[in-house]
Amino acid sequence: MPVDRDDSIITPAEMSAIDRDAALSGIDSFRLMTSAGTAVSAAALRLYPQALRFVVLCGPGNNGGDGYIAAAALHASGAQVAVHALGDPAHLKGDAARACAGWGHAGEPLAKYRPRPGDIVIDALFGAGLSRAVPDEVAAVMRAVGSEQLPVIAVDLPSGVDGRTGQVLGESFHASHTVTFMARKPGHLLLPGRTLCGSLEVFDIGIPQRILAAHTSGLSENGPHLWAGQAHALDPSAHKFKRGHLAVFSGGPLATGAARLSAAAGLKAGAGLVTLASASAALDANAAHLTAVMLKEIGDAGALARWLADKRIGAFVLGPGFGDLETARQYALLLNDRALVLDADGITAFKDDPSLLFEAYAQGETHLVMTPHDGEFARLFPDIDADPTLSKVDRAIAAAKRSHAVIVYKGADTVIASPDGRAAINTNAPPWLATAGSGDTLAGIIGAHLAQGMPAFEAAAAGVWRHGRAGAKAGEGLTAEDLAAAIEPLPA
Ligand SMILES: NC(=O)C1=CN([C@@H]2O[C@H](COP(=O)(O)OP(=O)(O)OC[C@H]3O[C@@H](n4cnc5c(N)ncnc54)[C@H](OP(=O)(O)O)[C@@H]3O)[C@@H](O)[C@H]2O)[C@@H](O)CC1
Ligand SMILES: [K+]
Repeated sequence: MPVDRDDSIITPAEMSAIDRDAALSGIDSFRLMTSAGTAVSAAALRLYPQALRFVVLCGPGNNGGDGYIAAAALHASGAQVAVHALGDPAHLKGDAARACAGWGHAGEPLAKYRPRPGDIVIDALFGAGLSRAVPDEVAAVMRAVGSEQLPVIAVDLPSGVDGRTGQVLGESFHASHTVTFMARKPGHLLLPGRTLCGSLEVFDIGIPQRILAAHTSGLSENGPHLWAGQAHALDPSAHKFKRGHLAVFSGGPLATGAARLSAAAGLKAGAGLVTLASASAALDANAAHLTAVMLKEIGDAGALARWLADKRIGAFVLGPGFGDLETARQYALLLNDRALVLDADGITAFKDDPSLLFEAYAQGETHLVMTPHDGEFARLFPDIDADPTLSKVDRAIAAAKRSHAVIVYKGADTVIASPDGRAAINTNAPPWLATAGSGDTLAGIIGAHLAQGMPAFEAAAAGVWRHGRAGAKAGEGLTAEDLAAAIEPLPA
């Protein structure tokens, strides 16, 4: 049966362990394959009742096995079916060999497939077992199907997409629909995999929840289930001091807008008080634009140290439009026992000596959130960035562990990772969210959550999610000002 969109995400390696446990507990693996292949045939008939012909492309492993089951089910329903196999089907093993025998018709070699209008392609070439770039003959078929613009239903994953990373190994199908089993894999949500899946269906083939739960790590899709329980501090009826005091550092006189965007977002996101900390040269520019946000003159590290005696300031945002890297470094180090969102120039300030920052924030519970985009990430974590074997999730977790910070690794597939190994992939950001000032807004929302006492991982994940929602609500063509105005209350 189709399952509700569950939030947990299972890596292909975890899925193999789940398979093994399912077999050990006496579950018949061929029944699982039958269930998987039948679900694919049902999706094909549901989505393309007018198909002239279903063409099932079967690979050399169990993904191909699912394909043979689907072919047999489609044939039994009276549909026109053709099967093309990669490699010699006589070499199939185990359940896949049994599924192929059940299909019972001679197949054609893959290379003989000539796409024709009216074909619906069922891609059962590779799934979880893809281990290297697809062979040339497969890439050629992918290109031929793409140039005919034929609909493709992918079994488990579009062949060519790495289920762990979402990266394309060589070439891939661009599916219109993907049927996966039990749970989504990282490759369904990370880019470019996400865009290559088309619509995604998660089908329950009957592996018990207890076996799944025993092998799921701390990776899930970002959503309220991760942090709604921590949002009780955000009660709007609470006194303004109880709703937290957020401070945002302004840039110089010609670069004050970014910090004001952060401050405005922090206020809208629920901070009771927001203060903009500004050097004297930028005070006038800021004063001319502020109403609800307060203004405080902070010109150097000495002034900041004196201000820090006020323990009611619950969190700080440093980086948006800040400009002065030397001062950013001093401020970040002074703030090391406070909750801090470090963004933009605040991150770049430590590019020559990241360990200085990481060591300063190593003590106690995680209280630093960093929000790098690709370029900033590479500046702070060049070796992690350069490791081609790591997925975006792996990179974010490795960076979080090293830096003792929650990492918000931004992009259209933002990943939030905690030093304790938890991670979430965000999926609610509309494409138009990538606009000037968008990151400043995000930093302000996360800062508001920290100021209200949310733990760093939850504060960051909730911030990314509310930011995405605000983008969707503000709509295409939004400006960063619209974005702050569109921030909705946290879900209860
Ligand atoms: N519980 C579940 O989830 C269930 C999962 N099920 C299904 O099983 C699928 C996983 O099956 P799987 O492990 O057999 O892997 P699969 O993707 O068929 O590929 C492996 C084969 O491809 C080969 N190969 C790899 N890369 C290659 C390349 N670039 N070029 C050429 N060859 C390449 C590889 O060869 P090798 O690397 O060993 O040389 C091997 O022969 C999963 O996606 C789902 O559809 C269901 O049946 C129901 C239960
Ligand atoms: K596939």
